[in-house]
Amino acid sequence: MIQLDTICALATPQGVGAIGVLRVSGERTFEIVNKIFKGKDLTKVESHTIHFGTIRDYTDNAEGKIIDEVLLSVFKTPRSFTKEDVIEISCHGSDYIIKYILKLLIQNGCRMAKPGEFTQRAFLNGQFDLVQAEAVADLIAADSEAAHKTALNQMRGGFSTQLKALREELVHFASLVELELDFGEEDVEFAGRDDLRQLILKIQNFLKKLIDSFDSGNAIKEGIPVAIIGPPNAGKSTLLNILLNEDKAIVTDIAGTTRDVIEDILFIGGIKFRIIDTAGIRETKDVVETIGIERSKQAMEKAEIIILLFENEVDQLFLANTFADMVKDKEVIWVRNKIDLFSSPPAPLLQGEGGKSPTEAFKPSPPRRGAGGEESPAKSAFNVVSTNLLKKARELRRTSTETEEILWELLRNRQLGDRKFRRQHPLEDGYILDFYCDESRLGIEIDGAHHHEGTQKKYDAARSLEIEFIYGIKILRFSNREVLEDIEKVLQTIAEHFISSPPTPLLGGEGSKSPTETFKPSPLRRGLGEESINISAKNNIGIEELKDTIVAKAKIKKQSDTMLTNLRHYEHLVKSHDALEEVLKGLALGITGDFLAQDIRLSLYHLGEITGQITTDDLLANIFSKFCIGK
Ligand SMILES: Nc1nc2c(ncn2[C@@H]2O[C@H](COP(=O)(O)OP(=O)(O)OP(=O)(O)O)[C@@H](O)[C@H]2O)c(=O)[nH]1
Ligand SMILES: [Mg+2]
Repeated sequence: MIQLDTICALATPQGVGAIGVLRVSGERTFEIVNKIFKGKDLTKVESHTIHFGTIRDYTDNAEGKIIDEVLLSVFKTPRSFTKEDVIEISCHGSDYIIKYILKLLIQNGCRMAKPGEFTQRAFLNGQFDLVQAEAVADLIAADSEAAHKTALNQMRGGFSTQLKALREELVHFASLVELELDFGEEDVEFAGRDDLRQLILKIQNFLKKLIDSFDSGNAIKEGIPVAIIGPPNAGKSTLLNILLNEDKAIVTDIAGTTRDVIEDILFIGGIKFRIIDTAGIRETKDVVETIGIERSKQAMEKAEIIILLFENEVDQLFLANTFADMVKDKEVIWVRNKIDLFSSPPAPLLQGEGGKSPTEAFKPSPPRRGAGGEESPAKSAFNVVSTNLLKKARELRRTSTETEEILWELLRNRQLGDRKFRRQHPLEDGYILDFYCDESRLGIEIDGAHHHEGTQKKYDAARSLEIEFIYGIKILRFSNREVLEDIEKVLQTIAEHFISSPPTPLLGGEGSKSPTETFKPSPLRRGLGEESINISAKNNIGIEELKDTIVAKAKIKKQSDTMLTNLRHYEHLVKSHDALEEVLKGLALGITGDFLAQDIRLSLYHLGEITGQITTDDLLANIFSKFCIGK
């Protein structure tokens, strides 16, 4: 063991408290503390015992001036944290007493410890490796259950035990390769190349898992970023405020209020989150707002969980369209805000049915993911619909418009491309399609004059997208005028959308393709993967459910206990992995041992730096200076 001078420090926080604990560690611990302690002779007591007595100042008083009554905990080398002789003095937590005792310790031969010096000694004396030592700091800093769990796991050996074992194996190979070099010309091979390749692949596999865990590991330490994204005025800032339970962000009814990213820490279910409010996303010429929107997108990229907040289907589809690609590898929560405004469902988008509660009505995006995360088939166009809707469809058939009649006459009885069309076909979610061909998953809508006006047009487009998303049905829209003036062109356009041979049945029977094969999902479908949560941020409705969902999403992300949280480790792991990649390339090219050895050594160096098997004084000083004094 390396013997160093004896150090002392306050181990408990500065300031007044019931008790304060001073720690003394080093070769002269017992001798020094004996000089200021009246009680048992400390050189004669057993390790791991506690002793009552008084601390006295003998400077100008042979009897000793009593400073405090204390308890001493005794740990003899090597059975202590630092592996040196250690005494912990528990005194009364007064600033005056603590400073006095420290002064006495120093007068009698101790030195004040530097930050992290106790832990550094523990490391230098082989109590644990560098990863474990660093985890001590993380453990002290851990402010959530998840961070605590990760730090504790690392402190107790975590990945470093396994890393060291793999490194040993590699050291063994490295020495065999180096041995070959000694034999120079003789062309001997001590290190089996196949075995070496296997070992490298095994190590790389292990390193890769750790490297990949860094983002999540770091997120646990710093807080998992959750970005609230949505159009202006969706209520993003209101949601942030209610989640944080404080008025952090400005809320107004002016669209474009939030211009910059605002964030704060929130603990839910023992997990630390960083909730991020962003500027509403829309087309704008305002320079400041544009910058804000750019930042929203950046926040979104960095976030692990994304809350897509919307007020109505049009906004929801806008979000799905705009962000489908950006949210691919994120956990997405769809949230509909302002449900307090709706006592009945918002009418225009859903043709037909009325009377549903907001929650029932707002299920535009049913779950569509299979167990493996893959997309399941689009919804059947023949699911049972309510009697109300059937009645409505029948009614529409009876009262069909002139243009509908014209088209129907040309589509019925498989006249066009031998495809079977139905008219006024009801879908489960309340839509009624003017015409529908199941073989080609094609819907046709004839729009009256008012459909060309702004808002209605927007609704129509949204509705088409939604049907496409839910049912995989392509919607073609024609105006009354198109039908009346150029029916040939209308028929031609329809025919162009027939899916070519073989025609595709959806409900068993005629063909063999599944709906997913014929329906190429638009990126939109991927975004709209799950059911939305209904809330009112302003009235605190549905917020608990949202919180539960955030926690559940966080748990999907964090599965492993062994997670990398330290940037220093991350960098060395990446470099080590890269060096091994070079070895693999070298092996493939059959290069000579001396070149292989060089890359193996480089990889070993980086692995050694992580666990502390290879260290420099600078590195240690840097790591331990981040600790608090007394640790
Ligand atoms: N009725 C109702 N109004 C709400 C609700 N949540 C927010 N609002 C109102 O919607 C308006 C916009 O809210 P904000 O929180 O500023 O919206 P934002 O999404 O942050 O808007 P920008 O920052 O402009 O992008 C405000 O007038 C809020 O009071 C809700 O649940 N119900
Ligand atoms: Mg805002």
